[in-house]
Amino acid sequence: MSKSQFVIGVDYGSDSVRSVIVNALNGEEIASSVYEYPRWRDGLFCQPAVNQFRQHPQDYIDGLEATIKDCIAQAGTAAAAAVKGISIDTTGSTPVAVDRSGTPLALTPGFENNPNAMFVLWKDHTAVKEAAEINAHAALFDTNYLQYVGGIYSSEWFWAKLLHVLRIDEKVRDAAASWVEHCDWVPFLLTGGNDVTTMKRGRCSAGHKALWAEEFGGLPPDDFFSSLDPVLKGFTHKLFKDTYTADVAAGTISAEWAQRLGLSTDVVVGTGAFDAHMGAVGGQIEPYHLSKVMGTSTCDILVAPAAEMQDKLVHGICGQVNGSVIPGMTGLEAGQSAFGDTYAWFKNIISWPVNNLLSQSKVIDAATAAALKAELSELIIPELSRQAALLPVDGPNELAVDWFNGRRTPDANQELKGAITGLSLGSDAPRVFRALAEATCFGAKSIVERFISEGIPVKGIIGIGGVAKKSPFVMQMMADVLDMPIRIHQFKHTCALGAAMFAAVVAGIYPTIEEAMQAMGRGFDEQYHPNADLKDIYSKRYNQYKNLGEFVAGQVSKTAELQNI
Ligand SMILES: Nc1ncnc2c1ncn2[C@@H]1O[C@H](COP(=O)(O)OP(=O)(O)O)[C@@H](O)[C@H]1O
Ligand SMILES: O=C(CO)[C@@H](O)[C@@H](O)COP(=O)(O)O
Repeated sequence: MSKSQFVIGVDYGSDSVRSVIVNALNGEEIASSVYEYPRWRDGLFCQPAVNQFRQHPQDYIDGLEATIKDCIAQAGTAAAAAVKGISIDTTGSTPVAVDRSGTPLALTPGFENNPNAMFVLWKDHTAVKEAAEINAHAALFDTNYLQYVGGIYSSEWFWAKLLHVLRIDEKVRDAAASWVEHCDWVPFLLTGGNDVTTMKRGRCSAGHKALWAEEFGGLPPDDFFSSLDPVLKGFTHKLFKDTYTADVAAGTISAEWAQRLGLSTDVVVGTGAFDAHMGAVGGQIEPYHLSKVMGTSTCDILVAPAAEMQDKLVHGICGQVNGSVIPGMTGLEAGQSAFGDTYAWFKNIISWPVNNLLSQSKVIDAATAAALKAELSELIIPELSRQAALLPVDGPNELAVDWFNGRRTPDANQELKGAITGLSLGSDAPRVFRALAEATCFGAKSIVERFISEGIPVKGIIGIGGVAKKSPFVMQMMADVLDMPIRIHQFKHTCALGAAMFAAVVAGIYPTIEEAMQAMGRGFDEQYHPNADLKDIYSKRYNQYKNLGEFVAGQVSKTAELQNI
């Protein structure tokens, strides 16, 4: 055991955090543990009706401690002694206002229950107005500060969220010494940081969401922001100039955290990055292959050698950043704001009587009702999938667009809405579910098409994330719609594995992330091949989807115009 070299990867998802202990020599999983955020699960600090989704920092701290301790309990204390590095990935853009010590305001007196002092989760769309203002404002400048983020700024991103919160909450505005991404805060916490000016900011979050670019020499000038709203005056100075790729150490673990977790004080902590970017590494991404993390949402990552990108700018995606995934390569990000969430929405709709009326039943007792509810919750999507797979693909089918949480890519527009058409009295749950699944696959196709039309070939698809693992139905449909094979990565917690690979690099076990990927990559266990017989049918239905999308987008903008009159 003394020769063993273990690393820890921590992956913060939307609903839960998972940690893995991995053997750095071959990527074998030694232990894993998942923790659901309790405050989030109870819906605290969120208002779905107005797209407000906030997460309390204490959920993140408790989850970090619980999952790592649980992993160590499974692996044993000798394994704990062999841990050399920890790296972290998180969702994003998920920023928070912090004080001078880098502490999220929600952890300071007076702000404990203030949602504006908490992390603004990636899917929070309260800043739609601010994003629109940033877009209009950017058009006034000679330098196109949006050129590396696909030309359109999104309400899911850093500056829109920061501006929104500063405008609506004077107390947070006065107390905020800086704003920090979740993926930068956790390494800072673990390394015992207490001065926000010393926090190492990740290249990935800064480049994809905060408008940082090597070409600009950092963030856009302060004047760009202060001329948009004086509330932003001086803010760039409160943020950062330099950024670090995830193969660079953030520091070593603090004595306090080493003791709290039962680890050695020599453990090196890596600079953080987003889940999909580290997930792409865990899933053994190759140049021009699209790694799709398919879960609540999708986040799609493609890497291209920086030298081959030259002056190519891909319009309508979520950014292209040198080193955001692999140093020396340009990382290109796209995605869908709702993927599995679309299925979850439909499940909730059809579960309404179960969720709301069973408790009033005079036929079954409360415990049985709760057990039945839990049982059905597990069965609904798999059974809908089974029945939907039996339906004919062609014919007068229901047709949907997938913008239930707005559209992330191509061409971010969070005001768009989902739609289901072609309904008849024969439209039952499996038929509608099929249309929704198909719409999510069409949304994926429109992303692939955008890359290709902008001169970036897509040579292969790698599937990771919950839906990729759980749904052969959706994955087969995706292969058919894209008319491309999809390889599903073997490792269950692929993003955490990617983080563990970065941990192996910062701990000095491998000199580069490519070498860590080579040694620790666990390969693929499933492959879905497109069915040639369905190619023409899906191509026809995809055109219908695009037409329907245009119609829906037209209706949404007409409604907005009418509301503004
Ligand atoms: N059998 C299934 N088929 C298709 N989708 C599923 C299935 N089971 C769960 N999902 C979807 O998976 C999503 C969660 O994905 P997961 O990767 O586990 O989480 P996260 O996105 O938070 O990391 C949910 O939106 C849910 O609707
Ligand atoms: O958008 C990004 C990264 O840019 C993701 O963090 C976001 O899609 C979160 O996805 P998950 O909910 O973890 O599947």
